[in-house]
Amino acid sequence: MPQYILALDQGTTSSRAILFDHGGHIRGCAQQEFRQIFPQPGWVEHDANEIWETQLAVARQVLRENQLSPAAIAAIGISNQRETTVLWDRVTGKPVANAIVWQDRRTAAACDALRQRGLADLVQAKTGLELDAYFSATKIQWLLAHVAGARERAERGELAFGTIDSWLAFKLTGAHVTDTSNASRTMLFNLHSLQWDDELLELLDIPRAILPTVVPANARIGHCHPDCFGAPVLLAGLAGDQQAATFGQACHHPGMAKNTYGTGCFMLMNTGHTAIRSQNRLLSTIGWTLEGRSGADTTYMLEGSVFMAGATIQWLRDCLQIIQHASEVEALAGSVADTGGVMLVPAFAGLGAPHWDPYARGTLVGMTRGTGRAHIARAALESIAYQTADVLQAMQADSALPLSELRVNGGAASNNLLMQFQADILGVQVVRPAVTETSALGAAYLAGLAVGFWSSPEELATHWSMERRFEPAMAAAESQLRLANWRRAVERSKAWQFDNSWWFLCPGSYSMCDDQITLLFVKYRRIPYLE
Ligand SMILES: Nc1ncnc2c1ncn2[C@@H]1O[C@H](COP(=O)(O)OP(=O)(O)O)[C@@H](O)[C@H]1O
Ligand SMILES: O=P(O)(O)OC[C@H](O)CO
Repeated sequence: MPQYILALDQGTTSSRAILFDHGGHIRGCAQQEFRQIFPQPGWVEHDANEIWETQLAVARQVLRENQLSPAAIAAIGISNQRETTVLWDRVTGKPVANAIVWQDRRTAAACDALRQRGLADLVQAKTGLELDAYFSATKIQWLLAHVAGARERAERGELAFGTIDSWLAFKLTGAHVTDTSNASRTMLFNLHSLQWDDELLELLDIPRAILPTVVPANARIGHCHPDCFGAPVLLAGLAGDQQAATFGQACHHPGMAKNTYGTGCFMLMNTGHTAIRSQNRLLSTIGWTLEGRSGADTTYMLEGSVFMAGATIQWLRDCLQIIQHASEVEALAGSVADTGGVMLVPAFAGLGAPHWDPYARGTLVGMTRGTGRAHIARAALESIAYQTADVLQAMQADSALPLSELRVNGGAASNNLLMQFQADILGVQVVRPAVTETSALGAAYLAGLAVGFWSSPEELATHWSMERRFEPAMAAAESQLRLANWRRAVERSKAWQFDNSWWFLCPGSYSMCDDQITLLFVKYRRIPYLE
């Protein structure tokens, strides 16, 4: 009798394999980091083979370390970094190029061009997404245009596209599939018909032949090749990591929300069986499609995606070198009572929701002669909470659903200083569960539902338990004042990066004061980009 579900949690910076027992408890875990490749400023790539090799290695490791045979595993579920785009040869299984990662900004200008063609509204209406370089569609276009022969091979049906779930499912089983949650991040999937959208495919000139078959999140996909684990194991669950985390946090009912503090920050609120069209630049996205006895049922989400959260702490570690480990930031930030007026806007990869400015850049303001590393560390931590506050404000404006508490997970959710500040700034209770590996847990739950290891989402909800609750303790006037200052800082970071040729349009601006430079810049830059 199989006792475990194995979750493969393929994140932006590491591949993890986690074993869950019937109570939803972690019984084993293995993790490997892999290379982040930065070929040019603003570009981020992964080697898809390295993703596969590290993922397979940790899966084998966790079985070995726990002395388990494949027969002990009822099913495997995958939770994955979303949007990251792989194009591979169907016959050889070889990627035609490095994967283009969700953080990669190389297609920002291509998105501007699509916006100029008036496609932003159509994209939002059909896919629920902002027209942004974040999503897979323009990354696919880039690969088809820049890899020699790729377009012709794609049109002949020789190449396959997939996000990381598809890639791993292909390597494990040979199937070319994705689930609705991952499909909904490509900017090619119709949120309402739950099909690839032919009009968008035509407008973006992407051949249908490269796309995977879309399946429910709890689909029984197929058995892994025996050489993966020595005997076949069923792959039966797929979900984008943020949707998986929402499922793992048991946010099964409309109005329930979670925020994941990983590389980025992703707040998702369950909006039930309705896709809400955001008026405040949030994403409407698919949470999960569950196949049940009476057919398939799709649950939708509103999402606010913030690009830099825990990655800002990595920047303190790797670039400023003011800490050696991420865990040290709490003590350093806690060594000062406040930031001394310093604000850090970590727009290192532009700004995501609700600003969607790919040309924003990291900005540190408010420094004085007394500013030290602790103030900057504290400002970095606080920036994570402020960005979340911007998202929550947009979410509450979009949805009539009141938020009673925010469930949290992800690496940086272990930081108590950050979690308390988050509760203070939001004026909402922040609740950390006992199991914080909720992306992996969600994938395990989906796979377990597929094979009858668990019976229903209601049963799964009984597993959820709280580790700690953070109550808001800051006066509302104080949090409002801080948020107002944050928003001033955000304005300074916006639309910073631009083509050098713009300087020739406004040569006098070199010697002007800051505000005038900004005015001139916004005027020239925003005409093509934002309007
Ligand atoms: N104690 C901490 N305080 C703040 N950030 C932390 C802490 N521990 C880890 N992090 C951050 O959390 C991130 C890792 O979280 P994780 O959920 O594993 O991310 P991902 O799935 O995106 O790879 C890193 O960016 C790291 O800097
Ligand atoms: O790898 P994570 O956990 O940072 O998640 C990345 C997101 O899925 C990107 O949309």
